[in-house]
Amino acid sequence: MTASVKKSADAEPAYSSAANDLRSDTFTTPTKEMLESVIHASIGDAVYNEDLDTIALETTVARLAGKEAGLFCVSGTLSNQIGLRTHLFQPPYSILCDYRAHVYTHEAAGLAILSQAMVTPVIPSNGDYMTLEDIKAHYVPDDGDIHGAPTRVLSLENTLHGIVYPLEELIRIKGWCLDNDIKLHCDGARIWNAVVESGVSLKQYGEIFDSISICLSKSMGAPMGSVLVGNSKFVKKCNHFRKQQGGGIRQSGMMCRMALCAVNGDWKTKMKHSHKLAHDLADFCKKHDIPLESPADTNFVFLDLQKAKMNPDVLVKKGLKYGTKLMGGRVSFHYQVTNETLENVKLAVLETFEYAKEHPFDTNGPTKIYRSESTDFDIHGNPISDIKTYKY
Ligand SMILES: Cc1ncc(COP(=O)(O)O)c(C=O)c1O
Ligand SMILES: C[C@@H](O)[C@H](N)C(=O)O
Repeated sequence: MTASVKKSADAEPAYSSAANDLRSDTFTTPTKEMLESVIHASIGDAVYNEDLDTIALETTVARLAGKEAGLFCVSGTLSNQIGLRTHLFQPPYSILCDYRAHVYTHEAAGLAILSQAMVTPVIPSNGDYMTLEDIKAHYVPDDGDIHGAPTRVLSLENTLHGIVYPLEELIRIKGWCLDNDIKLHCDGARIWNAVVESGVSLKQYGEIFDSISICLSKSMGAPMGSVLVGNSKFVKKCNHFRKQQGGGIRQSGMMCRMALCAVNGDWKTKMKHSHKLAHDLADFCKKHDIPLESPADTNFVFLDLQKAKMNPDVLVKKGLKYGTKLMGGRVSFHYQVTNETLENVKLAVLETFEYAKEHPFDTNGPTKIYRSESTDFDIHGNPISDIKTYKY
């Protein structure tokens, strides 16, 4: 099936904005309001806790989460790593998480290296999110058995692969953690999405989790950063580990001022827009029997490439053919994505699905969730000549 690319007359050329970028919500670009706010940013040294906009962001986000304190981190990775490290005391110890968790799969073995922690990755029995039963079946009890590394922290992600963690399950897990003296951390890279889709407030999540890494650089659209929230004693120690790991930056007010534009802005509308687009694509896939890997609760649509025998490289090329940027089976929506891009990515996905019927692709080894190098050849080494290739 081929169709003409739908582009508005004033469409910006590809690669000049995030309007056509579905690779990740990390590609959101700062708004004019954010950039103009920088000129008014405070310029204190944040290492000495003297930067007013940094303090404003930390206290604002902590208050929203109902926590005593917050710490600005330049990335979600740093925020997760120092948060988890701070919950850990005397090795040997372990952290239990979902086998897809970013802290396990995409933070460069930070838990092993920076925290000397063993990780227990768990495949949820329901295929979507870990239940308390999954956790009980895999955690390492602190029962004196010298063979084990007791579970000290449970690290959950909300959303995980775009899936909203059911509140009642979180409450069950929290009760068990309290009974077993296990800390509960949330990788909240997309917690704002979870809040909007579930109706659960950030404060309610704050009552459940001992710490939350709250990202500002994904669907919120700030250029960088996260705020790690928890009680004052915890955040004070996090600050120590942040300095140790080189995260004690100086005039962070400029970044925090831009992030405050997002936090004080209408972020709920932003999230709803991206969820609407994702739900629309998910419905389209359902209509065309294109399998999905997980429910499209929020801003992500995870195509089940293996089940559909779809080649991620072909998908990337088809995406580019229709003026959209993809990098694999995860189609990531955010508030800057346009309806035109949605219609174009539908064409790309459907054409890839049809192409797979004639050219089935079997993933040889683990599918990279986030990254697929677009290639010029299919698995038989034949050139994929009918699709123009860009390198980006
Ligand atoms: C679920 C999740 N957690 C944490 C991170 C890390 O955030 P950052 O890229 O700012 O280090 C990401 C990636 O952006 C993510 O997708
Ligand atoms: C690639 C990964 O680290 C990033 N957090 C994303 O979701 O795109």
